[in-house]
Amino acid sequence: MKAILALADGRVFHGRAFGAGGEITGEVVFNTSMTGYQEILTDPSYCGEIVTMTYPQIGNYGINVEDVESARPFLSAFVVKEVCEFPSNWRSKMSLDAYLRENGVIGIQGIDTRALVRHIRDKGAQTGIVSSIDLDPESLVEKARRAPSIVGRDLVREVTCQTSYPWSEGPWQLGKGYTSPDQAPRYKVVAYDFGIKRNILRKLVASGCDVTVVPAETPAEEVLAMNPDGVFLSNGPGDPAPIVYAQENIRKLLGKTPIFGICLGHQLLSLALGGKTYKLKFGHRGGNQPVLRGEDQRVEITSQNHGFAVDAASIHDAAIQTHTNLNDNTVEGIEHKLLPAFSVQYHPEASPGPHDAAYLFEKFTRMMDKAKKQ
Ligand SMILES: NC(=O)CC[C@H](N)C(=O)O
Repeated sequence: MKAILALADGRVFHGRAFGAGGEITGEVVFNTSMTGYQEILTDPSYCGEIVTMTYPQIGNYGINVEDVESARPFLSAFVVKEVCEFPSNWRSKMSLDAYLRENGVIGIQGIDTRALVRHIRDKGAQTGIVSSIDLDPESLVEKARRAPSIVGRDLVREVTCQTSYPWSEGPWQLGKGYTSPDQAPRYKVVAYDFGIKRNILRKLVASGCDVTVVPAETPAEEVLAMNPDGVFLSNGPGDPAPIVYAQENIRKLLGKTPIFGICLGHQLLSLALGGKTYKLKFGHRGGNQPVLRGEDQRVEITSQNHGFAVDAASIHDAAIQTHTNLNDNTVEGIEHKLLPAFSVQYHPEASPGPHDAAYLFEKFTRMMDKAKKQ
């Protein structure tokens, strides 16, 4: 079945539908990870986005029930050069095509993804449409132009949990699956769910945390009443600027409890400190983004997925810039000058990606130890 991907600036790509058929708009972005498509599909931060994989063949190791970052896929559509029809892996339970069909996600393959990515790099990430229903390029470009931009929209409300819940599952181990630590937890952590990835929760558990996940709009007073040793601010989709309720809650939590933020959590902490965010030309999405750690000038290879960034000059009064992206010098991490609060733009939990930055979970627990003693 034919399908078309059309961009708001008029560029059109012809391909074939896979997964579920249909029509959907979203911000067209690309991810350069060679593996980890299952984690990418289920990362709620991709809500509202049409994700293109630059690796030419996707689906080789199928879909298993374990490598998911949330309960279902959240992205708008999935764009690939070629879908592997005969996956081979001992953990695989179904093909990528069947998985997308089952979850109602529109896929398009046969796209010249190199040309698409070069176009996005030159012209910038923008709104697009994928359709297997309407095959008229002109009409699709018009629909893409009329579709809502990702800027200024609150997508967190679409992905956050409705009620709070405890989390006790730890990281996956070969032969054992997901495990729970033998030792009793030492820290009580409340994690704001702005679209949280499960591997962050697993890493917190592995670091000795007893985690309670709360909805994005939970008031700071309610969180403090739970007597946490620390508060975690999760990753999540879209533009951080309109998520004003979260910024207000973070402001109330600052100085009352140690705070650790990842990705959207980092952007929200920065905004709460009086900083500014802006949309990057085409974002960072992949598993090999080089980041410089200012403290000791070491380079970490990191997993990333973001389209917005914190303006460096805007946070210098309140915080120090701890990490910098070596590709484009953008802010990758900050730490409050006086209070126990820090955050990173990248993903130390990886999933998918390298584990160079896993030390940040220990940094959080050390911060909680210090606060407990005071
Ligand atoms: N992974 C994330 O938390 C992404 C943050 C934000 N939605 C951005 O695109 O910049």
